[in-house]
Amino acid sequence: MNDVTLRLSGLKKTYLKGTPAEVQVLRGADLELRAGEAVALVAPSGAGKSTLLHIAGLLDTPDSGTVEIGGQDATGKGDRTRTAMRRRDVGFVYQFHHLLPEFTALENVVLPQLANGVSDRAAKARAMDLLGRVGVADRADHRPAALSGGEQQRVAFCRALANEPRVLLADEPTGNLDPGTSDQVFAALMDLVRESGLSALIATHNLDLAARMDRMLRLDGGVLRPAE
Ligand SMILES: Nc1ncnc2c1ncn2[C@@H]1O[C@H](COP(=O)(O)OP(=O)(O)OP(=O)(O)O)[C@@H](O)[C@H]1O
Repeated sequence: MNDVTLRLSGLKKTYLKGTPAEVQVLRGADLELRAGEAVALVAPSGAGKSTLLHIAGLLDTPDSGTVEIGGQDATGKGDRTRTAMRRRDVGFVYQFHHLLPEFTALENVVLPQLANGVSDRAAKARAMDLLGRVGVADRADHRPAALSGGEQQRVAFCRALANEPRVLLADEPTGNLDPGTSDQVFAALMDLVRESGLSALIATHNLDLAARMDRMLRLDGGVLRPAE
């Protein structure tokens, strides 16, 4: 169906580790994300959620199975095509912000747009709009080191959404924040997701946050199942 933004089918991934010889992290993981939905990904530590997110975001390849984004199958595509798909369609947020330290908050949100061919003027306007929506417009000219942890993550969300991706993938996006800040920053992220109409797959250990999403999936034993 057209409104499936991300489809993962039968993903398998084994790492060769030396001794013991190998670890089978994904054993046939399936997922369909629809436009506009926010899905929580919960998993015990080491279950493979980072592996799943990296494969879904075309940063890594599965041993078998397929990844489709916006109806386009990435299987067997070369690096150039995968990079183009990722730049156009995927936004990433990590536990740590990964903002470029020598650039301001505004520049961090502008740069990915310039890389995608957006004009400087349009990129700045979109960046200021995004920063305003998460309440950090007044920090636009500060470098990351001058921002609080919560502000850094808000800027990281704006950067991830700068190119209007179809899919947002987040790996413990509030895992590095104290509980009060985590709650506020998560609310800002959910507002952005709702306003943008994109789909989001958000890994979290926090079951209260997970319960605020549309549904919850558990990664355990290498497959995805609905979680209560
Ligand atoms: N490049 C690699 N080479 C070998 N083993 C790896 C590699 N990457 C991950 N693993 C192993 O695969 C398993 C899953 O790792 P992954 O990072 O995906 O888990 P995770 O669910 O994100 O864990 P956490 O919640 O602790 O971050 C772990 O046993 C890990 O040690």
